[in-house]
Amino acid sequence: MVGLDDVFGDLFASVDSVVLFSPSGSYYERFAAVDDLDVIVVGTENAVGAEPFVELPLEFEEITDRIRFGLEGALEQGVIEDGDTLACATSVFSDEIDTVSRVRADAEAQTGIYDLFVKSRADPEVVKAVLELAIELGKKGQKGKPVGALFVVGDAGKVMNKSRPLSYNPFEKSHVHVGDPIVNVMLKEFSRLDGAFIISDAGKIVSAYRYLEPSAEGVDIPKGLGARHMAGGAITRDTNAIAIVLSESDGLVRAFKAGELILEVDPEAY
Ligand SMILES: Nc1ncnc2c1ncn2[C@@H]1O[C@H](COP(=O)(O)OP(=O)(O)OP(=O)(O)O)[C@@H](O)[C@H]1O
Ligand SMILES: [Mn+2]
Repeated sequence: MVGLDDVFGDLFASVDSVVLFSPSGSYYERFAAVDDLDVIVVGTENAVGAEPFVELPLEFEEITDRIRFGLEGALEQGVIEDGDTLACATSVFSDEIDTVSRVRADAEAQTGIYDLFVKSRADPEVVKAVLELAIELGKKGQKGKPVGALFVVGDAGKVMNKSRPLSYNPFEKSHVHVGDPIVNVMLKEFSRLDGAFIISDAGKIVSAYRYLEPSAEGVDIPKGLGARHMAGGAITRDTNAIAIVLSESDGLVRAFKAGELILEVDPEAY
C-alpha cells in the first residue's frame, strides 16, 4: 500500500479547514488536538460542544445537501471564507465518519438553503417542524394514499391578505402550534382537503383551506410543476413567507423562498 497515503492525502492536503459532520466525541477530540488546524463541526446538535459549530436543521440524507447546507451556514457565520478549500468529513454508509470530500466554498453558488431556515422570518424550529411534517406525510401518505399539501410559513398577516377561504377555517378560534403531536395529526387529517395551511412566524396555525392569490409575475419555478407549486412559489415572492410543498404527484417535498425553489427532498430517503 506504499504511496496510498500520498494519493488519498491529496484530498486533505493544504486545506483551510476541516469540517466534521456529526462526529463522535472521541473522533472530534483527535482533530481538536492537531496543532494549527481549523476544525468546524456541523450537525443537528452540538453533541461534542465544539466551537465553531454550524447547526443543521435536519440530517440531510443526501451528502451533497448536507455539505452544501453546512458550508452555506459556515460562510454565513463567517467561520470559513469564499474560496476556502475544505475537507468535509461525513458518514455515508454507517454512523461513523467514512467519507472525505474536498470542496471549495463558493459564495456565488449559494442556494439559500441555510437562509431558508436561519434567515426566514419564521422561527427556524417552526420551519424545521413543518419540513419534518411534510416529509412524514410524504412518506406515509394519508391512510396509505399519496397526498399533497401546501404550508405557507411566516408573515401570516400579509399571506392572509393575499388569500381567501375555500371553506370554514377549523383553526379559527384555536391557539395551536405546529410541532405539537396532536396538531400534526390534525394537519395530516386536513391535508386531504383543498388549499393551503397558513402558519405564523411563531408556529401558530392561523388557517387551513386558504386559496392563495399571489401575483405570479416574475416567479421562476421549474416547468412541469402545477398550480399548487406555482401558488406556493409565488406567495413567497409577494410576501416574506416561505412555502413548503408536498407534491401528490411526484411525492417530493419542495421549499420556496423569494419566489425560488430552494430545496427538494425525497421523503423516501428519510
Ligand atoms: N392557488 C392555490 N392556493 C391554494 N391551494 C391551491 C392553489 N392552487 C392549487 N391548489 C391546491 O393544489 C391542489 C393540486 O393542484 P395541482 O395538481 O394543479 O398542483 P400541483 O402543483 O400539480 O401539485 P401536485 O404535484 O400535488 O399535483 C389543488 O387540488 C388545490 O388543493
Ligand atoms: Mn398536479
